[in-house]
Amino acid sequence: MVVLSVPPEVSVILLDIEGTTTPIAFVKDTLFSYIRENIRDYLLTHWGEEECQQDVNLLRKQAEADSHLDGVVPIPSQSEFGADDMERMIQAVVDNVYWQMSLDRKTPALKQLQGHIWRTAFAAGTVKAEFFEDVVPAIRKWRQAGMKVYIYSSGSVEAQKLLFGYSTEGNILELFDGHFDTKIGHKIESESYRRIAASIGCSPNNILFLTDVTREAHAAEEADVHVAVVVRPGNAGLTDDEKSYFNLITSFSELFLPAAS
Ligand SMILES: CSCCC(=O)C(=O)COP(=O)(O)O
Ligand SMILES: [Mg+2]
Repeated sequence: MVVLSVPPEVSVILLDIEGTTTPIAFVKDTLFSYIRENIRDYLLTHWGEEECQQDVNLLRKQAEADSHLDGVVPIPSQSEFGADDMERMIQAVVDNVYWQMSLDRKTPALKQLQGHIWRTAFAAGTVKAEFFEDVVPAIRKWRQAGMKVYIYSSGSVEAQKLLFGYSTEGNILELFDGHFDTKIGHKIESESYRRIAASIGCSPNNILFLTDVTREAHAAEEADVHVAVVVRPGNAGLTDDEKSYFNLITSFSELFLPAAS
């Protein structure tokens, strides 16, 4: 088995979700399909609620910022359509969300609404999160060795808590010291990793970030965070240069913590 030694200064492990703890297929085939199948009913049921209107306002602002992009679907304001035209408004939101999802956008507006739509599915047990089999045992071991473990995902913190709260392994939220989403900054910007270190109260080089996305790995590394790229079934392939440049692991069990051995 390949073993990657964790540098002795590392005291925090920061984890991506999709492609790292959780198969991309689960996110795309189960979570994203649930959104496509249920968004219309969700909007019809919750339209009058303040939270839903806040989500719509955020999507509208995002659509305005996206106005230069091909295929963008604008979301008119209530006054443009008339107060009674809820159906047309909902159609615009559905079309906008479908468009964003077709491009796998990671905008906070999309991620916030998705988190709210998943709430019922997770709470009712319709959806249970899946993890690669090495994930939970490794995190328990790291914690026993004194490591702190955080999540940094494009999925909203609210959605992350659903994922780890309602999973095939039960509620495992207690395994995490905290959660970050793109409110702290984009995952491909190095400043985000400096902010995460500051928020945790450590130096960037006390952190080891595990992700499947090399642009995120580069950004973290630029901030002086240690990185390993996680190679899982179903993840995007890496170039030969990426394979030779980054530390690669195919399972969390390949991480060797000097203190835990
Ligand atoms: C409950 S998080 C759902 C996954 C998701 O929406 C997502 O965008 C995951 O992105 P990541 O940054 O974890 O690769
Ligand atoms: Mg990922």
